[in-house]
Amino acid sequence: MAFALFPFFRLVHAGYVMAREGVFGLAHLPDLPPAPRIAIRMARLLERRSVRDKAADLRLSDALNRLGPSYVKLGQFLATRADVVGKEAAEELSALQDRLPPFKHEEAVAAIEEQLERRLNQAYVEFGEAIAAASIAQVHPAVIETRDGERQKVAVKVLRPGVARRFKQDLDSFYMVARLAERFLPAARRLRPVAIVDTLARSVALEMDFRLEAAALSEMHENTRNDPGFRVPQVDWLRSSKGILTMEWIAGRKLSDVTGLAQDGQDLKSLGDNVIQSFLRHTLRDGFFHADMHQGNLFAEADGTLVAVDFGITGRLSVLERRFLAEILYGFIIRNYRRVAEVHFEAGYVPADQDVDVFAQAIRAIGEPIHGQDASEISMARLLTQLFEVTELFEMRTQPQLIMLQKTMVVVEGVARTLNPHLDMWRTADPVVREWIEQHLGPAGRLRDLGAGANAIGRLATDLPLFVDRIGRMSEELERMTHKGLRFDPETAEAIGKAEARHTRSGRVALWVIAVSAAAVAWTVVF
Ligand SMILES: Nc1ncnc2c1ncn2[C@@H]1O[C@H](COP(=O)(O)OP(=O)(O)OP(=O)(O)O)[C@@H](O)[C@H]1O
Repeated sequence: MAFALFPFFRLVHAGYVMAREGVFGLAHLPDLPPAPRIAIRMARLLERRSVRDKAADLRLSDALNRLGPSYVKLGQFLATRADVVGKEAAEELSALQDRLPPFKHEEAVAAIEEQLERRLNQAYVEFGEAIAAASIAQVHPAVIETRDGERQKVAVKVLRPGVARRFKQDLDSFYMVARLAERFLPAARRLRPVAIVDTLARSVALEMDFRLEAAALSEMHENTRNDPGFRVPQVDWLRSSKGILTMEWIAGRKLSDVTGLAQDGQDLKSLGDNVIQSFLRHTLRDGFFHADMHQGNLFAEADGTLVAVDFGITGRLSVLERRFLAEILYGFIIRNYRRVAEVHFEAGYVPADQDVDVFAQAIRAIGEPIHGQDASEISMARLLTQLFEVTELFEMRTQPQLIMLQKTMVVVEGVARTLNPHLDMWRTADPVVREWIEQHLGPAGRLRDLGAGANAIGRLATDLPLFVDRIGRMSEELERMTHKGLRFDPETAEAIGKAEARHTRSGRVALWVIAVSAAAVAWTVVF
């Protein structure tokens, strides 16, 4: 019995800590029914005096850090779910600083010896104090001796001892709240709280297994081995396990230190371009991207090479998802808001009983203001954010990978703009767009793309000969349109619109191909 009540006691404790840190003071009381309103007023009596002057995000962040790793992860996870916690809370949670005190050096050594099954000095010739500590792990500098007898500096990421057990216990409490909410709060049922906790449980389980992070590093290394100016640290598989990750030490400067970068003589503008272009290549070309690309996880080496660390969270986009996004952005460019609305229905993301015209009207409200702006002022991250806010109103089923992309886009664009406040997304994206066009529409890419297209659009399979016939012309069309860089302006809209109309007459497949291809171009330009 006492055991069964354990999650309940943990929740009471969590409520107490939140009350002390002033989290309940952030609730907007007039929106709440009487019972919770009274409960919150009572909880606020426990508030520490010193928290009254604290900013909202700091109160939340301090409370979650005090409650430990599981709550920090829950906070970070809910930051990506504005549909659940509301836009403001999601923004506050996005600013959550993951700062936990480091655990003891001896504990790190014990974990390494147990997991690598050898003495510390057999694995590393030197092993230093932790240089960074976060909710799940901390990182130590160390030195290894390679097979050739050379000394090489490495970074050793050690999982926080007991974090898996602690997380499991806290999950029991989260499940308890989710089940109660699903049972007694009809409004919460639609958000499927139990499924949310399931997703959190899965994603943290993956993040706590460093073999997966090592595999992500290795996959990214393979994908980017020929890319200019971008790399990831090499994994030392012999000194890695589920809770230990040993990798090459990165000696560069973090992108968070903009003053330092300028003093180093770095070209901040080209560094900003590099951030955007690298992210676009990973997303568009590989469909595999770093989903936690904040400035603390990016380093610039002396020659301007960008190095990304911390691959605990990554995102994947299928060919179809990439094309879905492409079509949407294409629709925005040519101001065909009805088409933007339709693709949501065609993809099955929005329930069929929603009204496509009203949906198109809501999308127009996002698109029209953009057409009046200068290209350098348009934030694609913001466009996507607004779009997803609208789609929520039309009960679009949550697409976790797309939301992850949009959230990462916000961060990536923010990092690039910190380095170069005058960043022009369009110009920056242009070379990556070209590369993508060549790969998908050039001679080498045609056959492969045809295969992917055939799988993806089975409904059009019978029209494939037509598809083959048209694709060459489309390639030229796109090349012409993007020759001077695709622009988000009336001229471009008109040019693509005309091309679309011409090909509509020539058949549906041609239209589809132009739409998707141009949209893909547009999408890449934008990102
Ligand atoms: N290969 C490396 N070389 C040098 N420093 C590194 C390396 N890997 C990680 N670090 C340092 O350790 C810090 C924490 O690493 P990492 O981000 O992987 O851990 P984390 O526990 O996932 O932290 P968080 O999620 O808060 O970013 C990094 O911000 C960086 O300062």
